[in-house]
Amino acid sequence: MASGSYRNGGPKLSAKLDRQHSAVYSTPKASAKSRPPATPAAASSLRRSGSGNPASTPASNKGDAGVPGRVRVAVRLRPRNAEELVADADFADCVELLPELKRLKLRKNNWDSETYEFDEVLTEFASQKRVYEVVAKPVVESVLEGYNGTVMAYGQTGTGKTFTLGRLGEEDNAARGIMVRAMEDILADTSPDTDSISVSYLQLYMETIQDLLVPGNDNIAIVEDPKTGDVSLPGATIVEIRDQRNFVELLRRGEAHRFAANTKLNTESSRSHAILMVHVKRSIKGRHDAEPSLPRENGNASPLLSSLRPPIVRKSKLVVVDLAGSERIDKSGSEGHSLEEAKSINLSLSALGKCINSLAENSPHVPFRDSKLTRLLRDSFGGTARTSLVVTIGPSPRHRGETASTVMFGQRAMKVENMVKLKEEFDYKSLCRRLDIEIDKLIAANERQLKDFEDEVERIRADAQSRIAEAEINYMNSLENERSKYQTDYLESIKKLEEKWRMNHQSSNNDKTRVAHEQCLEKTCNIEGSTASNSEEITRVGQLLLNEKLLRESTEEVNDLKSQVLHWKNLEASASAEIIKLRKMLDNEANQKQKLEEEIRILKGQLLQLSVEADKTRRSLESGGSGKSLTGLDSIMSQARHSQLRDSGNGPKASIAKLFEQVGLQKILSLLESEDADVRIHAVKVVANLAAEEANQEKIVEAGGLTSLLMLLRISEDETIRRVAAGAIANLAMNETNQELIMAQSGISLLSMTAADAEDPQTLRMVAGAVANLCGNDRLQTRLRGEGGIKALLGMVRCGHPDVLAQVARGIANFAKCESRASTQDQVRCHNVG
Ligand SMILES: Nc1ncnc2c1ncn2[C@@H]1O[C@H](COP(=O)(O)OP(=O)(O)OP(=O)(O)O)[C@@H](O)[C@H]1O
Repeated sequence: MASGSYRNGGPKLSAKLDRQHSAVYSTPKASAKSRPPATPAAASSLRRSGSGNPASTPASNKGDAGVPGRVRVAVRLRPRNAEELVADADFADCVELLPELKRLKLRKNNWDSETYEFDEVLTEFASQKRVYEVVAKPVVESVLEGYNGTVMAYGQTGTGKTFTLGRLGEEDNAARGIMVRAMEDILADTSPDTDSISVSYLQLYMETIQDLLVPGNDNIAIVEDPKTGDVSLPGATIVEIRDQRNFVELLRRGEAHRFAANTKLNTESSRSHAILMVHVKRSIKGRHDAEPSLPRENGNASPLLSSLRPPIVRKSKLVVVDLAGSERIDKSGSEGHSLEEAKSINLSLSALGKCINSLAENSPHVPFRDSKLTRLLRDSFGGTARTSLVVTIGPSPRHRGETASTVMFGQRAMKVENMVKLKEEFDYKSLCRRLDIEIDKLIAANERQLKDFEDEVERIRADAQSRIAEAEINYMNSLENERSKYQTDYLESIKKLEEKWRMNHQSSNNDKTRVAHEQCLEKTCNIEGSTASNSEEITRVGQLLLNEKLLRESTEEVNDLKSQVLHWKNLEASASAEIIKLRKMLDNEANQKQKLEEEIRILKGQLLQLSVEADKTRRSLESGGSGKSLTGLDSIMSQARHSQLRDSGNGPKASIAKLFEQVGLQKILSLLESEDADVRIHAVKVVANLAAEEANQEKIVEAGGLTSLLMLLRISEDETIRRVAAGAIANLAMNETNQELIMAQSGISLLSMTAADAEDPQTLRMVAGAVANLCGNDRLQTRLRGEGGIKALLGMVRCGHPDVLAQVARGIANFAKCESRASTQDQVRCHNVG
């Protein structure tokens, strides 16, 4: 290649790199595009709840593909060492650096060189501070935001990898390497109250992983999660870091256990790859507080439901890898055990090189499994981490070949694209703690309520008893008063009658004497014989009169008494009615008490169940599994999340069907309008899952699900929601009746609008799938053309993603079929008419 030519394509490449650079170090942000609101109220509520970062919700992240982030590569030149100053005194360096152009010229000879472009070019004068800021700081910042990150040094032995990464700088603060500076930044940005920082420090020596913190632990296994591909080392010691001093002490301890040797090329050559893993766990504060509402049951926010929402934690990992140096065995003069070491180092580095090559060339197979080093670095190259690589080179023309090979390694690594992803998860442990407290509180509140209720029942019972006793006493007193009054009246009446009788008797006697006297005077002799019989007659008549009168008075008194008795009977009846009423009240109270006791019993059962489930979840989490179902509405969310996570099989379908049965379609659809962005996302995912089953489609449309999904396309600002809604619409659009309904509800313009705003190819795939289904309906052809459906479908070709192109092709094929059918029919019609 001619002098001055660029291997990577010169200025054109530079522009590309700039774009990639910004992509690598920009945090994914929610799209802030505004859409025309359907109704002012709905729009305002959605905007409010959608103001958080939707890309950072745990479920959405698990479902999302991540953000592209190219591996960033810097080259660092070591100054000449004492030996080189002497041996190479008459020769120029094999490289020339052009830091302002970010280029490196590799001299072939005095008249020919090749130029390479890197993300950063660090000269022999670059300070450790600058190297940290350029190479590692962006990765550290990204780790603090929740992304995994890797900083790695690669280069020929003795070129300054350990110098760059591992210097402790105790004697000279300015000499601190990347490991020390990274931890300083991490500790400064985190709080021990809410966050936790812990480290593992390991070395990979001759294909064996050894713990540098506990050297006896020398055969640590690599465990790969078959689902997520996450790599972990469960056997490694993890030490919580509280302060910088404590960390530096750990590094020193680890460094002392690292295999090193005095080789021809480096007096302190590292013979193992050192791997420092910094685990950062941060609580996402205020996320739930900021959310406007929680699921409501019967219009009331349940405190239990709100306490069931687990807090969110971001877990990220910074991996700093100080590779052992590659060496040419003929130059290093290794032999015996050193030779074996060197071979093992070269073997693992060559495995790493093969993986980088495969990734750079987009090969379908990347041989990660060829060595432990590549298995460990799987997430760093082609995975989800932000990766920054510093390639270290020496200036000596004697090592030009090794320098060229290092430079080429860096160049290829620059072509590797990672998909950086946020790792958020629910903190079930702290949820369990919170639930325990909540359960205790509820139990105490229930006990208090029960006691208050029992006291109230007791008070009502005592009150009723005293009122009954009072009524009985009043009744008895009244009865007694009436009885004595009646007796007095009766005695007085008898007295009066006796008096009358005496008076009558007396006047009768007087009359009798007077008559006898007159008769004596008028008829002296004859009258004497009849006197006795007259007197008897008068007495008898008087007696009869008296009896009659007594009888009449007695009858009156009896009637009087009867009416009094009736009055008292009435009184007694109303007192009995009062008593019955009070008894009823008592019975009601007792029933209510029984019901409340029953409710409390059920509540206690539920609480117990929750506590058991929470324990189960915690245990399954601790053992590496995923949490199982919770109760109520969170169960929908939880199950929806699980269904996102599971690969295939009947599990998700069964759980969604169960959900459908338990919760009811209306309830699920109503959640599409929830103010809570999380709930909306999970609800639309559940609806999409249901819509995938043909058996559910009619029910969903009948219940207004299609209208709700179209509404989400219209008003939602969250692309995940729009993507899932478009997917659900695509499923519903498989049926002819639904296709016409979609068209009738302006579905085609909403789908076109969604396609125009989409950034994620998967969204375009869903929209294209829906439009493709509509294209298969003969009756919709004219409208599809007229309302811009075909234009939108063709517009999606710009994305270039094969999945999208496949859907577009299907749609066009459907459309063409319909068109050709229509034209055949036209011809037949013309023919018939002709
Ligand atoms: N940028 C630099 N400025 C000054 N001295 C440096 C620089 N880089 C490396 N050195 C010195 O070069 C020597 C070799 O460095 P170092 O041990 O870091 O190399 P290495 O790449 O880690 O080697 P190996 O792969 O054999 O472990 C050390 O004495 C170190 O102090």
